[in-house]
Amino acid sequence: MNSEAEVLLETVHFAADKHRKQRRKDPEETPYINHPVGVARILSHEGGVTDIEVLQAALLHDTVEDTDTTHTELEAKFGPVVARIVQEVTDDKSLPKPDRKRAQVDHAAQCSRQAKLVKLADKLYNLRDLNRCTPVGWSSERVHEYFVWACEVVRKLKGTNSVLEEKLAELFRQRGLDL
Ligand SMILES: Nc1nc2c(ncn2[C@@H]2O[C@H](COP(=O)(O)OP(=O)(O)O)[C@@H](OP(=O)(O)OP(=O)(O)O)[C@H]2O)c(=O)[nH]1
Ligand SMILES: [Mn+2]
Repeated sequence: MNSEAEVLLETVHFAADKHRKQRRKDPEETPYINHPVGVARILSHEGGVTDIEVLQAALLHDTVEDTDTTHTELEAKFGPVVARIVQEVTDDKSLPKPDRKRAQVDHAAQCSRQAKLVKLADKLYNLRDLNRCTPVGWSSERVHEYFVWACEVVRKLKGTNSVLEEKLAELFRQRGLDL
């Protein structure tokens, strides 16, 4: 029997290894792993989420989209539930970007509650990150468009976690957007 601490540490270790060569788009080139760790932390510390499979999926949520990790690999190592949540939040990178962004809006409402939690925390982290600093090469219009698009996605996730939704609503309000 593995303790929850062992499970979470194995998961964060796996994610850190998979993302080891990646950096965020901020001018300081923050290690990418700060993002999935921060998303999991938002869920536990702010959202009150204790479901370990949701916290694991948060740590792993960008591994299939952005690294060589496969669904089968996650299933074998972390089980079918964690692998399924990650799959639900994984964009199809073969689609042209506008289609990929539209697909998130179109599919958000059909996600499981567990996947919706990860999506809420992912957006909350990324919007806070945009308020902290502008990614290299992004104009203020592009930043605003990300807020507009994220608001459309989060509208489809409403009724999942009131604390996270209220924090998101406040960030949108500051940009003149209504959730
Ligand atoms: N705000 C911010 N985002 C950064 C930074 N570095 C990397 N990102 C990532 O960039 C993605 C948003 O940028 P976009 O241009 O809209 O999307 P793209 O990378 O998929 O083309 C997010 O992906 P994601 O987590 O998969 O979420 P999603 O936006 O696709 O839902 C976010 O995690 C950074 O410094 N600041
Ligand atoms: Mn993410």
